[in-house]
Amino acid sequence: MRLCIWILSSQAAEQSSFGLDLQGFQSWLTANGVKGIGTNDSKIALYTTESGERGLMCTKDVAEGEQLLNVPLRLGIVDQAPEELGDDLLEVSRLAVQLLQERSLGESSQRYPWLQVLPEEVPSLYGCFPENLYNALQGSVAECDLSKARQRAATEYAKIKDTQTIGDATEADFRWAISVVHSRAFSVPGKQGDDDISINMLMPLVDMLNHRGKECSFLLSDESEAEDNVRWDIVRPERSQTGDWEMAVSATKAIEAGEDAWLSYSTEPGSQFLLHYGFVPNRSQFEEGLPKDDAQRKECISRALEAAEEAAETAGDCPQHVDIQDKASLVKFSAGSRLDDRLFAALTSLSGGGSKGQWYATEALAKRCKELLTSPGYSHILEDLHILTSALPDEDGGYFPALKEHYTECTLPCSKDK
Ligand SMILES: C[S@@+](CC[C@H](N)C(=O)[O-])C[C@H]1O[C@@H](n2cnc3c(N)ncnc32)[C@H](O)[C@@H]1O
Repeated sequence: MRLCIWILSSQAAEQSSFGLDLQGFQSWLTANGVKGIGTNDSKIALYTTESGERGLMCTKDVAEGEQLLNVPLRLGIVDQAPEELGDDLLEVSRLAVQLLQERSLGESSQRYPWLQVLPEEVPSLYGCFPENLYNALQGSVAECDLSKARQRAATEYAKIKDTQTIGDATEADFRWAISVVHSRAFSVPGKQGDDDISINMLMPLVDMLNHRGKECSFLLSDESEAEDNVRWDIVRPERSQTGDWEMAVSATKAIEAGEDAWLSYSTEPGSQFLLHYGFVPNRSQFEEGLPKDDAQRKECISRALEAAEEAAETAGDCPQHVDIQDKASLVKFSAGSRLDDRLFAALTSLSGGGSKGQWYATEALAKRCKELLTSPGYSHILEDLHILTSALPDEDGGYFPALKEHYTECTLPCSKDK
């Protein structure tokens, strides 16, 4: 069940705590000059479901180009502390530190109602995930990314733990703040002198937009229809609705009442989405790449694999570079909710990949992939495989020993249903 905060009557609110924190958050927003939400003529509203999912949906029809929300930047946490915190820290850690500093103010923080609705446990691979999923990811690209991210955070925490910057916040608090930053921050391009820089910021309300986008494989350059319907821009005071520097959210296409507002977060590979956002996006645009007919679809994939095997056989066990122009179009996969990125790592390498379009196939690997794809238990992969483009192997064999030794299917949280 979805509950739209703007229609929640105070009587209903008294009867249930469902949505109460969001109601407090919304009152804080309107009291602090945010435009576009919380009034009768607003076209967008916060919603929450019983399971705790939140997002923004349009409550009235919206025309393309229409501005929906105007949020003054002063309400957010904008990374302004490079001098104070030093160049030594990564940008993401600097913002995390500023979030912890704000949180340590407790109820006296001006941003308290917003901090109250930040997730206590961030549902991302880096944040917190069910233990069995971590186990299932052993040896995968995502696991490797996760362990690098954890190491990086530990190194960053070591730099600040004995300073006064984060008071008595623990390493777990720091990791929470990092995962909030990764899943909710915005990066705004700017200039410092002649240098291009980016300014990271956490922004209330805009951080409630869920993702839908135009995913791009990098490996195969299919054009596809963008599925997001809003964008954000930074607006100067002289042109803004709030009279301040603001973040304005506007519709990039007409949106009907009842539809979610969707923002495209990025075109990062699925493993990065999983790491930072806790889900893997739909990549439905790739469906058109494969024939709908099951038999033809399998035929296509097996032709691609045969081509890969051929290349591997000629190469023996050494990586071989082959022009893949004529073969790349054969390897395309449809969207779904299941993923095995070890398998995908192998496929990516078989089909070429990276900007140079090379084969890195070995015979053993080609055979293994074929076995996996054609065994009955894995037929769903033909329908459900996601494209993970960062999955190229390291030169020394990378993830492949794990792939050859064992193979574990895992089901990942998928993007919200259409
Ligand atoms: C910027 S927040 C968006 C607001 C968030 N839904 C909330 O309740 O606070 C990003 C998080 O929302 C969730 N999310 C966003 N888009 C999603 C999608 N398309 N499918 C599944 N989860 C999504 C993920 O948990 C992600 O880490």
